[in-house]
Amino acid sequence: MFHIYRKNAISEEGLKSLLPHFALTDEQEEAEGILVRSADMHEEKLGAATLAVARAGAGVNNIPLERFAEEGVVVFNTPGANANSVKELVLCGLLLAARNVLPAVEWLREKQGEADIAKVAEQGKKQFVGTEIRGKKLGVIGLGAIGAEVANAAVALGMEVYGYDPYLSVNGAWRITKEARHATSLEELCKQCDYITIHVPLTDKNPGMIGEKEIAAMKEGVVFLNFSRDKLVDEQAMGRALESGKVRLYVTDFANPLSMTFPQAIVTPHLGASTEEAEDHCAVMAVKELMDYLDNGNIRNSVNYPDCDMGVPVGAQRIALLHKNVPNMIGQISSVLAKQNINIDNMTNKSRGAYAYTLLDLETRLTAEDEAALRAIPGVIRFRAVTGG
Ligand SMILES: NC(=O)c1ccc[n+]([C@@H]2O[C@H](COP(=O)([O-])OP(=O)(O)OC[C@H]3O[C@@H](n4cnc5c(N)ncnc54)[C@H](O)[C@@H]3O)[C@@H](O)[C@H]2O)c1
Ligand SMILES: O=C(O)[C@H](O)COP(=O)(O)O
Repeated sequence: MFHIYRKNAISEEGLKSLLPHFALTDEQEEAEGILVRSADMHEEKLGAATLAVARAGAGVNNIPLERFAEEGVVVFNTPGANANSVKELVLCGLLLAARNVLPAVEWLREKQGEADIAKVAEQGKKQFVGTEIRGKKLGVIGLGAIGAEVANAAVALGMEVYGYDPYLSVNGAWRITKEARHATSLEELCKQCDYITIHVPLTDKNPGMIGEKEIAAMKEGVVFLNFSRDKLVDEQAMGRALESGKVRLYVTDFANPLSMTFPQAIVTPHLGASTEEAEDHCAVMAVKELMDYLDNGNIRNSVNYPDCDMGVPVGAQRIALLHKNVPNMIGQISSVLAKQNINIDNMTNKSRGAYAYTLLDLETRLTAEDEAALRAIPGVIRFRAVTGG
């Protein structure tokens, strides 16, 4: 039996897919698997039982990836599972910005009860004349799951799209319509576009990546949309640009004491992924990732360990070692097994940055002494008998 603890509310659809030998628990200490959305885990001290954390969503800036890797805790996210939901809200933000919808609704609400309201409305509508988005230039910073969908949808709506993503993979590039143009620098994108939207992960290296310099390069009266994370934008600089009119409107999904003071902002309460569909997709994917890791040792969509899939276990025992990515780990593991004359049926070794993972199906089961010998190899972070323990 495995125990799963939820740090945030997780969609029932996902929880329904837990197999009978997975039980939800209210005691985090006893949980081998943790499901989380945006809860901040940076100060979290995990219990000894915890083997994995699955983020039902994309952004993992709320999780200390490196520390958890060091503690032998594999962290997963659910790439793409909420991308459509965010794309739709970005389109909504674009249209709200172009057509003065919110001030017009507010203006009308204040006139509630006036007998000649229909006439007042007709006479007053001229103050809310907007522009079409068709034919306007949209800059998309970050062309991953969300950015690609936004770019494609904007092209379909007749916008001229410029995309900037220096780390885009070949597979990623295939997802983007040929009609989107390639911006070779952030500056070029900023100079060209009437609307700019950012879709990159927040890391410890990029807070304030949209700052004074980038804003200075933008067109007068640009609209900036931020459905990624507030810290990607230097919001002090954004506030000054809004005051001067350099930026006409800041559409952000992140309320904070500063963004709430901007009169020229549309602020939503982190609603990008808050659709029934996205919550279901993320939860189902996160639950499947956790179950496959706990049951089979397979790693899919990890953000701090390499992916590794050996299907269902074969042989007498499957064992897993999370370890440092240093020379001679495989040699040392094989030599412990060779000494006991244990044959390896199947084996995978993968690395990612400073960490690596070795998964083995063995023809015979390990003794307690063999396990101790594997655990004692310098650089081994965690040994686990996935089956046959
Ligand atoms: N508002 C919401 O509710 C909501 C929902 C989902 C995701 N998000 C945020 O959106 C982010 C992106 O999500 P995603 O699913 O598209 O992630 P993703 O990993 O699929 O895509 C991110 C893309 O950004 C690119 N990138 C990284 N650094 C860059 C830089 N300096 N300049 C340009 N491109 C860069 C990467 O190459 C990648 O293609 C998440 O990390 C999260 O912070 C917010
Ligand atoms: O990174 C994400 O997936 C989003 O910001 C969604 O966050 P949420 O799960 O708290 O809605």
